[in-house]
Amino acid sequence: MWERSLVVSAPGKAILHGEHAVVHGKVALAVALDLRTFLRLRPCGERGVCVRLPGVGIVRSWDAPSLQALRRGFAADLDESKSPSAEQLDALKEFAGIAAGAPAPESLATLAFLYMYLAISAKHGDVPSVDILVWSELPTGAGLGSSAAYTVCLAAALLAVCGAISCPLKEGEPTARWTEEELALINHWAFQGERVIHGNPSGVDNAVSTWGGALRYQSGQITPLKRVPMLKILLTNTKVPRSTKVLVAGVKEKILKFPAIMNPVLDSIDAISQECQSVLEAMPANPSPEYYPVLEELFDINQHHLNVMGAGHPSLDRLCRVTASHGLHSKLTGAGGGGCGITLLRPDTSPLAVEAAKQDLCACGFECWETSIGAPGVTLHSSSSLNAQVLHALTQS
Ligand SMILES: Nc1ncnc2c1ncn2[C@@H]1O[C@H](COP(=O)(O)OP(=O)(O)O)[C@@H](O)[C@H]1O
Ligand SMILES: C[C@@](O)(CCOP(=O)(O)O)CC(=O)O
Ligand SMILES: [Mg+2]
Repeated sequence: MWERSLVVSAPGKAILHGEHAVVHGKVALAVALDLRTFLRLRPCGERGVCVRLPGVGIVRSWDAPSLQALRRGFAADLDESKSPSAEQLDALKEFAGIAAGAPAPESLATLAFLYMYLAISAKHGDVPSVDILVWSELPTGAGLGSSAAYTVCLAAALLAVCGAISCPLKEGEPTARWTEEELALINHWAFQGERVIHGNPSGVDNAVSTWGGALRYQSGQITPLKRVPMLKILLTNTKVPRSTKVLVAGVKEKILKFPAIMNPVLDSIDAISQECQSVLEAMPANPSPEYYPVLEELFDINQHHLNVMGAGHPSLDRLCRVTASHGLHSKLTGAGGGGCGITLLRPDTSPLAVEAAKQDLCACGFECWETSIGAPGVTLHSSSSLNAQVLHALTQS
């Protein structure tokens, strides 16, 4: 029986450049945000598993015998190098009482949990009876990688309790991180969970949520940026709901329909990511304003490309217009179609200008927050390291 409680967290992300194109093998640049998802796991009185996901309004529990019966059928055709099969997902839907067809976004969270729970226990050994609560500072379905932060937390917690990775927290330490090898295993299983939620994810979101910092990602190859300058950004949530899965499928359809038109756009986005990487790596830690005109122009060009690809939305056009009226440059981040935009703040942008832009954005019904980039990746916490808000959220249910 598992006798301890553990708390893990993983950050959300912003994609500076390369969203959508990265699904088709192009380069993306992603940074970890200081907005995190937290998962608390503790021993369960009953034999089985209980999952509480207040962010998506879900509380589910399953007893041990029915999970074991499901796992027997599941383990036989488990191929973790591939996407979960349609048959597996249908079996999980039936088990969880989710209607056939495209699941509602919140049901995807249940399916991802069940898939990861069964696959990890089939591959790495029994997951004991546990109660899991997930709480997040991130908005869900808004382009900040909440799905990846969720699957990274699940992967880390499930792998830790079945003994596939260590529990590296030492007595008296506030936080701990895992070894490179363990992080690679967490990332692998988080990607499988993302596959349940997204259909065809590139893997950039789970990679940056696992390793944190700022990285370049291309076709599974993860390269930390040589230097992460102190970029200040403004995140704005248009609050227009959208689904990454639907948007990624729409972009793919467009590429298949107009390959000669869309492939050059993908190549151009790839070149934008590479140009941005060289500027960022040439910038000193506390950059002077001279580096910013290029970064701003790259934002503007990429925002046009993302519109061409079908990832735009009138709310995002409005966001860009409002910030432009204050001399600031923005683009969508993540899958688009609503969700969040990211605005670059220059070192010489006056706090008054930022405040005025924020007020105008809020007047549109949007929500904004200034944030820094390069947060640490998946982390194990002692309860003394958690701030009051997180502690309150994790001890409510
Ligand atoms: N804290 C959470 N608890 C449960 N499920 C979550 C949580 N965060 C994200 N998810 C899952 O991820 C989905 C949103 O993922 P997605 O459409 O990729 O948007 P994004 O990753 O940009 O937030 C949610 O509908 C839900 O299924
Ligand atoms: C559009 C995409 O590039 C990023 C999606 O990010 P998000 O789920 O919107 O946070 C898809 C992917 O890389 O898998
Ligand atoms: Mg996502």
